[in-house]
Amino acid sequence: MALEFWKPGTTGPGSSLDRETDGEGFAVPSALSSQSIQHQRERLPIFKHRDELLYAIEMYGVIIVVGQTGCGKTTQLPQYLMESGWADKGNVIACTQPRRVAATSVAARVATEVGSILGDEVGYTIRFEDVSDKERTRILYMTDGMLFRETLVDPLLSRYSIIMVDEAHERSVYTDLLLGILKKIRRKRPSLRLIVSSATLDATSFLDFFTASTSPEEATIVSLEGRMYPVEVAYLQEPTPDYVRTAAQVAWNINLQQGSGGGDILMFLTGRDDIERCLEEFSDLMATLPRSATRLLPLALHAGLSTDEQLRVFEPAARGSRKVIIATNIAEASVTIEGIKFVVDCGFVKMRMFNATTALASLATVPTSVASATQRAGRAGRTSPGVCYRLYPKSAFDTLPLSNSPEITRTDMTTPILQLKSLGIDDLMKFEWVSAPPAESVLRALEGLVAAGMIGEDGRLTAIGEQVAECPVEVGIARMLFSSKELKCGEEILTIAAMTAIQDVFLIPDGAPGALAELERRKFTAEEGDHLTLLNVYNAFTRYGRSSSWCKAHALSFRAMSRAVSIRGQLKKYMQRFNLPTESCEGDAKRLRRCLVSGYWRNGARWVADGTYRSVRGNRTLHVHPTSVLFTRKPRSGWVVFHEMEETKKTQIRILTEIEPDWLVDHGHKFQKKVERS
Ligand SMILES: Nc1ncnc2c1ncn2[C@@H]1O[C@H](COP(=O)(O)OP(=O)(O)OP(=O)(O)O)[C@@H](O)[C@H]1O
Repeated sequence: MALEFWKPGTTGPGSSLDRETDGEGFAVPSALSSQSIQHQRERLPIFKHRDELLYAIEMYGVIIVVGQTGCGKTTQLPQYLMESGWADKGNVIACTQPRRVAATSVAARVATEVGSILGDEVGYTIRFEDVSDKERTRILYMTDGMLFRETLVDPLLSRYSIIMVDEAHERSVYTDLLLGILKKIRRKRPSLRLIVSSATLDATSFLDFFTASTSPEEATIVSLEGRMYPVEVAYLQEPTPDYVRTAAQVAWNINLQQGSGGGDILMFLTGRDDIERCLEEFSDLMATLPRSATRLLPLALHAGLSTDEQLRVFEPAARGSRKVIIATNIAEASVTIEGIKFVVDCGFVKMRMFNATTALASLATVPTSVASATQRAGRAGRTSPGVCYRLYPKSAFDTLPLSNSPEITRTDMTTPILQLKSLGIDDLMKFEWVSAPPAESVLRALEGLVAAGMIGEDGRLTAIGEQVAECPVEVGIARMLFSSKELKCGEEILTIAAMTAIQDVFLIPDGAPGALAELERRKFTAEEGDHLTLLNVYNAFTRYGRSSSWCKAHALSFRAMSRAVSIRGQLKKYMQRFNLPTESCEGDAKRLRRCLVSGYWRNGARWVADGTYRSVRGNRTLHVHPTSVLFTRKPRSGWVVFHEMEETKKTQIRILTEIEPDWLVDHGHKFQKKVERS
């Protein structure tokens, strides 16, 4: 188990640790938590830039703020702005984040600093969850997607005086779209101020974007000096063939070496599969933990968890135990988890990819970028000095790209383009993209939207397209909701839409890995596939009084099920607003499955004799995910539609339902004809 790390700047691999960041650290006494909040705030590196920042905001329309991770951008800037009057007279200060967990956790921290109840003066809004007050909230943290969606209702975003687009280096598709829209809004409403911020940002390219075709006085860069605490970086001497096992070993060794003192561990892996495997590694190791050693408390953190579950990782570990948080990159930026001293970074990330030729979206595991690695390391060193263990050699770090490619260049543009059209941006060529999406993916999106009847042959949105753009779900799912009117299955489709929006419905109970969950799953199994199985789960949950003990007995997550109930309630309001009936199909599974095809028309696949499938588009080899009820069984018709696809070592499809091939052909024909005519 002896893993060899070395630190750059030392005489060579294997030498003792150096302190590459020594000296540049910001000296803060270790008893930070006992100091008053005001005192803590004044000790943050950003504090000495307060006046400079406020001056720049008065003078310029757009300021680009770059400062080390943890220096105080996300938590402090909105407070400085509020203190200097930018939230007076009913104005709101918005701060966007690419990820839910950042928006919710930072809002909670800032509410504490301001002395407000969360949801009062300081609040947050994420999809399907609004913890803010229309009248009282002055600082609003939100996901970038939520603010973009708000432009559909209020195109000038008139309630905001300042919008801070944080973690802009991540270049999420909605960050990019927002920047384009905000530039446009500023032409019509110059009083709106913008802040674009990050620790790892190519500031000049953003400056160029905001000053192009405006004036040089439009934007400026403010660089913040100083970092919170030093973070040492260590690399593996040799690459590891299995980063999950190595990550578990590194955390295990840290725990043994550190004894009862010295901080928690945050580990970055790529996704749920890795996280589950790592949890298994820990449960194997636990048997060997010496009696005198500190207990290890492994906690998962990924996007499939509910907000409450995500926020659990922020609770302090009990005395005599050490948290090891096993996270995906959702914990990579903006997040402060108090007590984290060690970061273990596997060096990979799961990235959404879109193949415009086949119009198939998937997730692929790829090496991270320098920006990501820096952000990950920056999760230590926030409340004390820290160490980051990178599970790859320094030579591999030197070959990493500086930043991730913008999501807009590798994502399915169907939903974003529908939303842009709904904003009246009909000429996509004229839109000021920070990075333009590839022509091919724009074309595919337009074709898809025409085929789905959301864009007319004149290139404009149809009445349905207008309504779908407002629905907080993907175009395909929204289309199912609309098709359910004709197919008379609104009640069931609504449930399926809610159940596919959550993950982790089936739990793997402690001590019964997999087997019990599998048996329980079988009780709900519908032979038509996973969508109807999820429907059975939901219906049983409501029939048995939505109780947590019932969920426990059936290896289901009560939190996930409760979230599905809440999401269903919100989607139902959209259905009512659009006059869509929510009548039941009365057990007619055929109608229901036809309705599923209307949404998944691009995700068809055919069974082949070796047990795999071939995608209808692109003829790719697809493997069924082991959690599917169709994992061990050939569909009678030989055809399925699927909800999503993931690229690991092989391409896996999740949430499948058996269909008749001619239902797909129906859509195919419609698709062909429309494209020919358009
Ligand atoms: N929940 C918290 N508990 C304790 N300290 C916190 C908490 N949140 C923030 N802090 C302190 O405030 C500092 C500033 O955090 P903030 O998120 O504002 O930094 P940032 O500059 O936005 O960092 P990043 O670029 O990593 O997002 C942290 O380094 C930490 O010392």
